[in-house]
Amino acid sequence: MILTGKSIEACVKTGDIVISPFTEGSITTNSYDLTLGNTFIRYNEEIIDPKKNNRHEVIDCGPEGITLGKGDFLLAHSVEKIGSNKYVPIIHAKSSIARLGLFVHVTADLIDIGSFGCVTFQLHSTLPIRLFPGMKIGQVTFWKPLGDIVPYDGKYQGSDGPRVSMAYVDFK
Ligand SMILES: O=c1ccn([C@H]2C[C@H](O)[C@@H](COP(=O)(O)OP(=O)(O)OP(=O)(O)O)O2)c(=O)[nH]1
Repeated sequence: MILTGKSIEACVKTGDIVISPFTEGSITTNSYDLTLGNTFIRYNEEIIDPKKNNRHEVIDCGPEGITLGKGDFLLAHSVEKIGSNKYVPIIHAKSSIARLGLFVHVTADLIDIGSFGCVTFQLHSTLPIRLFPGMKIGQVTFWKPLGDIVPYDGKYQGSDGPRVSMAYVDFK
């Protein structure tokens, strides 16, 4: 079952859902809009190797924004820290952004119950595009789970910005 916008708002008030900062204006019919932070990460490797911590640069951008070329891939983050010990968050693009040819995640849309922090977006542009910190870029929905809950205790807990892949940990 998906929570409606009104339910999301009520759960933020009771603390069953964390969205910080929270503004009523970002509630939609059945989601909450997420905004783009100002830190980005670009990998600097010719070939990405999941067994290692791949070289990358961190880019802080101002109000002038950042340009992604066609086919570019950058990690980015939501301004909002989100999470819930009760519901399953799932992230999505906003349709208006998808209509500009931008993926906000590259197939990873699931947030674990008990995972709290900024969402790392995996931006993939199919067309050249300029992005601006603070713009509405994605949305998060909340789903009622079935069964016992084991809260997330993984490697991306408490993210306060974009986080590079730590897939290498899984090889150890
Ligand atoms: O697009 C996404 C997807 C997930 N997450 C965060 C929230 C999620 O709870 C956490 C871990 O996601 P997942 O379990 O899919 O990744 P993993 O590679 O299995 O990591 P872990 O071993 O920590 O579970 O990463 C994001 O920030 N962005």
